[in-house]
Amino acid sequence: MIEIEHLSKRYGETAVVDDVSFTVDEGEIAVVVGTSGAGKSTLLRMINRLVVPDEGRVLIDGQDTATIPEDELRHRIGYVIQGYGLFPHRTVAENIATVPRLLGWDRRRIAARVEELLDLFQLDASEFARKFPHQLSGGQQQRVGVARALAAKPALLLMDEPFGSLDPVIRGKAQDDLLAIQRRLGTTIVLVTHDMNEAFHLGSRIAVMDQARLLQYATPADLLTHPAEPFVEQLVGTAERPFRLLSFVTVRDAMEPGPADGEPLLPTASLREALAQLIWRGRTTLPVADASGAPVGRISVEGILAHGRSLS
Ligand SMILES: Nc1ncnc2c1ncn2[C@@H]1O[C@H](COP(=O)(O)OP(=O)(O)OP(=O)(O)O)[C@@H](O)[C@H]1O
Repeated sequence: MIEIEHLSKRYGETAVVDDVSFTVDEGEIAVVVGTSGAGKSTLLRMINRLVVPDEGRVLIDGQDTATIPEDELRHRIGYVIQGYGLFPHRTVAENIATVPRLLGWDRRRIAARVEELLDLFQLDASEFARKFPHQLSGGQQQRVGVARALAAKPALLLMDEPFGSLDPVIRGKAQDDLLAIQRRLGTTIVLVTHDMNEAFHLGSRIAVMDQARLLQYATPADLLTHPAEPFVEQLVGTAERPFRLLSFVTVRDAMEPGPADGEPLLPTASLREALAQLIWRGRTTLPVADASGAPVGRISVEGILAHGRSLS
């Protein structure tokens, strides 16, 4: 668990981070969003003490980071930045091995870990291990950057705009891959982005910052239904709000009894997905069937609209 307590940082007269507190539970992804200059990166860098806070403290599993030696802190906290910061003159394998080497792992253990990570990130070791960063695509470099940060199994992974330089299609794929890997490894992540879609896609909780202050820290659904301030509401995006809300509700919650024609949907599909299918197939109802194909009811445009009204 990561506890951020009353963190503040000033540069001259300006408060860049002003009394920010929040907690990230083990295995959660906390996403920090906000406008440019809000203090997001500074907040992130105070977590691993690349920036030393003026006030406040950060606890990792109950231990104050100020009491942890700097090199140990670097091993316990992975850090990924936009542009990935790969060492250009080192191979992919050497890049990934950076922290395990510093920790003095033996060769065999390092080689096994590098191979395991390349496999996890779907990079064929025989093809990629010996390549240099400039021989990789942006998406591949991004994966190597994350693999390197995860090499020594850190308790926490900090990510600052990790997908910032990827084009939208690759970006979506990279986000899905990160989610899959995070679920598998159970890594706790704090990720900074200015992209609200990314925040809603990845965040178990979202921290909204503006002008050095934390305005709200809440689950995506809570942020949509109970924005604490007009700024949060604006940032969440009034136009997209209904669709985002629908993506948090499953078909099971808005199903009705009875049959319908067509290709069935799963009860676990989101209402957003169901609405898209209904529109795409030009139908007002579609059947719902469980994973074995047994019919369990139907979903209708009317039903989704009624459910949408009850949410807003
Ligand atoms: N070392 C520094 N010295 C002086 N001012 C700084 C320093 N680092 C950051 N700042 C200022 O602090 C403010 C917050 O910067 P920060 O990078 O944390 O914001 P951000 O929310 O991450 O912005 P962006 O999304 O544009 O990266 C900015 O106004 C920036 O100019």
